[in-house]
Amino acid sequence: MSRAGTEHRPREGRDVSVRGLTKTFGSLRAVDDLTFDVRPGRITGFLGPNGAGKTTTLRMLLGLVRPTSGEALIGGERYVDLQHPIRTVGAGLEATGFHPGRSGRNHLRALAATGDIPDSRVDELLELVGIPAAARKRAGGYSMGMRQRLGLAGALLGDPQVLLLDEPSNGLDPEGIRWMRGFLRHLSADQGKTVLISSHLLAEVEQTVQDVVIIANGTMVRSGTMDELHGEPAALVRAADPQRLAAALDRAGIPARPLPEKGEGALEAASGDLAAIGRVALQAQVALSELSPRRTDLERLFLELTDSPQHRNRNLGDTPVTTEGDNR
Ligand SMILES: Nc1ncnc2c1ncn2[C@@H]1O[C@H](COP(=O)(O)OP(=O)(O)OP(=O)(O)O)[C@@H](O)[C@H]1O
Repeated sequence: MSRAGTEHRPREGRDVSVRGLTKTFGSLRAVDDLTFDVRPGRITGFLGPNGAGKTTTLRMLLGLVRPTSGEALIGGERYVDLQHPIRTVGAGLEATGFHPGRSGRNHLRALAATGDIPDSRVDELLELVGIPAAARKRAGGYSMGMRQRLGLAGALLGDPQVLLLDEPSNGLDPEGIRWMRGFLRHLSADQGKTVLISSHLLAEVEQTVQDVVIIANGTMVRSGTMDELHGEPAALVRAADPQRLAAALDRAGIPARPLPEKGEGALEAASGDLAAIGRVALQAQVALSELSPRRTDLERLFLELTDSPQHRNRNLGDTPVTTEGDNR
């Protein structure tokens, strides 16, 4: 994924590209001039609080909602123009769209039939997502975790290059979350798929995604890599003589500044190399009582980005939801 405004060139037809995408429902701008790319071989987190416009954006990418303006492209094409949609993009929009009386297996078989995909692929996928036995039972009795796995199997039926998944970890237990993370990593890193997952919690996807697109009230508030979000590495150092240590660190080419909010003797050193900081302290003969990596508090950053007065969700509950809603 690259920053807004960069020129888009389809790479092997696997990019997701959103350009100036806007959707209004009556007077509500649910999605407001969004621009971003999603890169193949990586997992991108599409993040924002409830009502930020994530689902509407995914629905526009999947041709389920018509944009008011702008473009939502998969491999350089609109969904409606794709020659083999099920083989190009797999979607997991919600884990509830199953006929409750139908077995998971039959649900997938029905989907497979629409894309000319053999039943053998269904069984292969049920195995892959870990529900081969449960798949013979009625989907109505599935746990949320099983529904998520079934939804993922459905998205993968046509072995598409692009996966768009709405809150795929929702309702999973810790073991399920670990499994999902590993599986999505495998699909992106080993198979080169382009994976976009939405979530309203950065913490939930922090360990899964490499890139992020963060939106609030339909507009982009930040995009980049997780490393960029974390910022430059730094260390928290607590010293008996912080002034002396700061001077020594400075001489060693590691700028340091006092961190009064962290209590007495606390410094922030602009390096993640704890061993180097320890050596400087030893040479300067300053006793340390704490030396630890200082990481950006992502949860706080996420809140700051999305909960500022201009981005605080003004949409929830104040606009009637239209039944068709899609202006198609
Ligand atoms: N069909 C519709 N008609 C009217 N308003 C709609 C419609 N669909 C979505 N909205 C509104 O658009 C805004 C964005 O909704 P959307 O579902 O895209 O957000 P979201 O980021 O996916 O939120 P969540 O995490 O709660 O699913 C919300 O205010 C929602 O009420």
